[in-house]
Amino acid sequence: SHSSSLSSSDAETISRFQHYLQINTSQPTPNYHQVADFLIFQAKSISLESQAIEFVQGKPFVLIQWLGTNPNLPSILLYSHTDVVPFEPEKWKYDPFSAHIDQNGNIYARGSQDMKCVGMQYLEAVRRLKASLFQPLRSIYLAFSPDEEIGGQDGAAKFVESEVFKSLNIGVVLDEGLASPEENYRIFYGERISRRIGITATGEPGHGSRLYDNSAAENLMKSLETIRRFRASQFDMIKAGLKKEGEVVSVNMVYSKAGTPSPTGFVMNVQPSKAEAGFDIRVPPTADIESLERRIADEWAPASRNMTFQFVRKGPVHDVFGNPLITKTNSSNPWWDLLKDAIQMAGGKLQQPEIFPASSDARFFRQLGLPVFGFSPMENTPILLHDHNEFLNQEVYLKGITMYESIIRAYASYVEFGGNKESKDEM
Ligand SMILES: CSCC[C@H](NC=O)C(=O)O
Ligand SMILES: [Zn+2]
Ligand SMILES: [Zn+2]
Repeated sequence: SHSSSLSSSDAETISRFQHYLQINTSQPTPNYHQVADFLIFQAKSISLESQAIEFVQGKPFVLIQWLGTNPNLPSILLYSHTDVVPFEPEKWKYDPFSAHIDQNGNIYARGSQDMKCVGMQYLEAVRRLKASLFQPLRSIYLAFSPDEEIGGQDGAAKFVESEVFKSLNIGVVLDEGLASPEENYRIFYGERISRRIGITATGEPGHGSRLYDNSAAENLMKSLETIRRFRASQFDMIKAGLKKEGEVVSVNMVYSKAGTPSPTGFVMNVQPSKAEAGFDIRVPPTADIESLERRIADEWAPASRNMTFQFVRKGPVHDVFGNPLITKTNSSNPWWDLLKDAIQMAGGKLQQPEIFPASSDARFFRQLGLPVFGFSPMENTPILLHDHNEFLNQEVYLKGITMYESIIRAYASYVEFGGNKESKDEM
């Protein structure tokens, strides 16, 4: 199934996706202005108002609006980010910004899965709903945000603090998920909390031949052993099928630093007086993060071993109401029932809802207590985000648009708020 087998309207849809993919928005120098122009052009082509807001100069945030017939009801936010991660050109079969389509209909591009697909699918779904003369009751907003891949401080974080955001009166948010290698889509109701630490050991320097206690490197190595054992205990639960990726604590060493540089590399016969290592730690949103912090202080970097540790930018673990950062996936949350039913009605099948193993901008909305679902409709697709040769099949992409048509229709038509089942069933 390659492009020649597509209807002319599907071929145009794929070609618009290719145009979006062809804009190089890779960090650290994304071409944000070109992307903003492209999105505003797309909005105009379906007669929607849009604006590019520079909360931070040079980093436009594009907001597209489809007003509902009752704009007083809480609105729907269809959220995506426009930046993509860097790439290693020599590792790719095709130029990562060519959006080349191979004979299987696979579209190769950085961002094809993460997450230009979703942003463009929202737009295509809205395009079709408008063409069918559908009238939303609730207002729908499409947000295209910068800088998700580098932490969202100049993107989502600025947006949620803005007056514009307050004026939108958002009731529910859709954000990204992950591809599913199986037939059923994956869906995410929360994400792990990111904790990054650096641990440092200090000790007396000495001759490289001497065995003595409390050298910096020896003390750091004890920590590495302990951390490695903890890591294995978490990973074993996944390997045994007892837990999913998002349900355990991950800890991975991301740098190590010690030694005295010399013209030929490092001085080899002096034991260093300082040794450091950095870790990327991810904690499930319902885990006891304080007990992990105690473990770090007592076992990973104990003062008794001349060790210190520091966290890098610690985000909150609860929302503004003091609740864990998770979205309810039971019938107490009408947005969950609507989403589940809308996907099913469009012929999609869902796996059990999961915790997203990494971070996305969803956390900024969950911190406000808003319900957020992470969903990227990619079934029978290998998980290639941040990987070489990222691709998405064109048929999978097109099917995803029909999912969003169904979801937007259901969300934008939802009358009741607060789970009056009877009135919902009458609709
Ligand atoms: C904690 S902010 C960094 C966000 C980043 N998101 C995508 O990969 C991540 O490392 O998960
Ligand atoms: Zn992403
Ligand atoms: Zn990413």
